Amino acid sequence: MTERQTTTEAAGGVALTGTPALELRNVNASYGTTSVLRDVSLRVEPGSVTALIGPNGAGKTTSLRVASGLIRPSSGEVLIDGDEVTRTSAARRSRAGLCHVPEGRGVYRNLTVRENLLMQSNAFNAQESIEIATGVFPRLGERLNQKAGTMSGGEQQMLALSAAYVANPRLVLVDEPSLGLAPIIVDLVFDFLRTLREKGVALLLVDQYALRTLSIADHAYVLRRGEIAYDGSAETLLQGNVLDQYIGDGAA
Ligand SMILES: Nc1ncnc2c1ncn2[C@@H]1O[C@H](COP(=O)(O)OP(=O)(O)OP(=O)(O)O)[C@@H](O)[C@H]1O
Repeated sequence: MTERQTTTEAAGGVALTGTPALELRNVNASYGTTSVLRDVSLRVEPGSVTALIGPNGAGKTTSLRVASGLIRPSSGEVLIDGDEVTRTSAARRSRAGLCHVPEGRGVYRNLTVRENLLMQSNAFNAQESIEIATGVFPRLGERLNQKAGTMSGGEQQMLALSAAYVANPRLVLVDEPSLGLAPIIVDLVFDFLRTLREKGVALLLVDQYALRTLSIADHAYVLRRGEIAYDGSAETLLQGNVLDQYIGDGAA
């Protein structure tokens, strides 16, 4: 399958008919004069998991940054729940229910676990937030007074991911949550992502483990050199050697 597939219904059962939780329409983005995204269009349906996979440097992180408002596209549109937000700030998109968990642990290293959780909850329902986060990740409960920067990589990732629970978002963008983690912690991270999905959160997931990412996804996009090379069901991409045709040895 070498041509771009334009399936409009995911075999995972998510029909692409309603208002998407997130939509990028014909987005172009660059860093300086280097063009990174070319005519990228993608949708994340409410309550579904969408995988965004592709080789290193394809533009996955940049797509998430455009979606959350950290980067302005040079052209194209970003919509959240059908509202055009292309020119609104990241803070405003966060108030609209978007949570971006960036690559490389989005925690305040010099603050304690408790203080990080308070920041994630915007200080509303502070005690409740701590209870929720430590319920999902009991290990955080044992380390509430520890500085985040002194925790292990896995613990920091749990803390970063807890924002996706504590802030009670409707749409979560997660960038490489399993990067550099031991296999047992990766299991925990994927369990957590499944829990989020069961909660009805719409999830856009970028991760190095393509097979694992696709196995929890309904819909999938493959980005290659800044362009969408595949747009279709995650299940189809998992069949036979279809994934190999898109990302070759990058599948893991
Ligand atoms: N701040 C920046 N300034 C200049 N170029 C950048 C910047 N950030 C990313 N790039 C370039 O943009 C391209 C896309 O990067 P991006 O991080 O979006 O890719 P990616 O698909 O997430 O890659 P990876 O899987 O390696 O994390 C790469 O060629 C990268 O070198």
